[in-house]
Amino acid sequence: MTTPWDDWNHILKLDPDKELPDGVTYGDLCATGTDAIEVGGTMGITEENMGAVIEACAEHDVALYQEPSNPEVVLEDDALDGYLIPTVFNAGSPFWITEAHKEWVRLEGELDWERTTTEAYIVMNPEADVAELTEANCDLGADDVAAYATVAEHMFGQEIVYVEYSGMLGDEGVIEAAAEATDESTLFYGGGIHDYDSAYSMAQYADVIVVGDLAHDEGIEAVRETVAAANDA
Ligand SMILES: CC(C)=CCC/C(C)=C/CC/C(C)=C/CC/C(C)=C/COP(=O)(O)OP(=O)(O)O
Ligand SMILES: O=P(O)(O)OC[C@@H](O)CO
Ligand SMILES: [Mg+2]
Repeated sequence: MTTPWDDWNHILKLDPDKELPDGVTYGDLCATGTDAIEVGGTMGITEENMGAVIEACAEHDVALYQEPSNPEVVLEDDALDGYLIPTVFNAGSPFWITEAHKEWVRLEGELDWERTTTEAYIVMNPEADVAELTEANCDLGADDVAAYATVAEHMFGQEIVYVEYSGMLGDEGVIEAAAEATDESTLFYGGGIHDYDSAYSMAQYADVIVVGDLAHDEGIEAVRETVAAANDA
């Protein structure tokens, strides 16, 4: 099976709850050479701020995905190429593994399955909002992460395994172990990528690197460097 993310090296994750640096537009960020824009964040997400970012990106020629943090903020929009729905494998509560999803299906009835894919998250930074919200057990070694990745791929048939260090750069040994454990699944890595070298260090193992806060804190040139590293690795 071929998927869009088979061909990706780099995702830019834009948080609708965060500002852009002075003088930077969503159009500029869409034109950095990133393979896809993912719109999402943990805190402060509303239908309104999600919709505004999607609308601002829609007119640009880049793949556009929504990553909702809960069912209430999912937007039906033809401009979206799809929906990437987290499921947090190491969450402390089943709500973030299957229950939010069950509620979404119960309330919506038929979903747009053609455009909907789950991401098997392994959340690794205990300080991140996503870790606090989902009460994730982040006390995991490389062997634990590799085993979760194997479970995601072989037992749960996940197309995407996402090692998430949001806000901090991850441990190379952990990402290497996750890469070795995944075969069919596409390995996403995100967290703390801030320049060419940090991007390269993770992209040498991950199939796709995800860059988030850098777009909000630094801007276009910094993001371009990470795109270059992702493509070089
Ligand atoms: C069933 C549906 C439609 C939704 C539920 C989806 C689930 C399980 C979400 C739980 C995990 C989550 C909140 C993911 C959001 C994406 C994410 C990890 C963003 C990064 O967040 P942080 O960087 O920690 O937060 P901020 O940057 O917003 O502080
Ligand atoms: O914001 P950063 O630390 O780049 O993290 C990217 C992404 O993995 C967050 O979900
Ligand atoms: Mg963040």
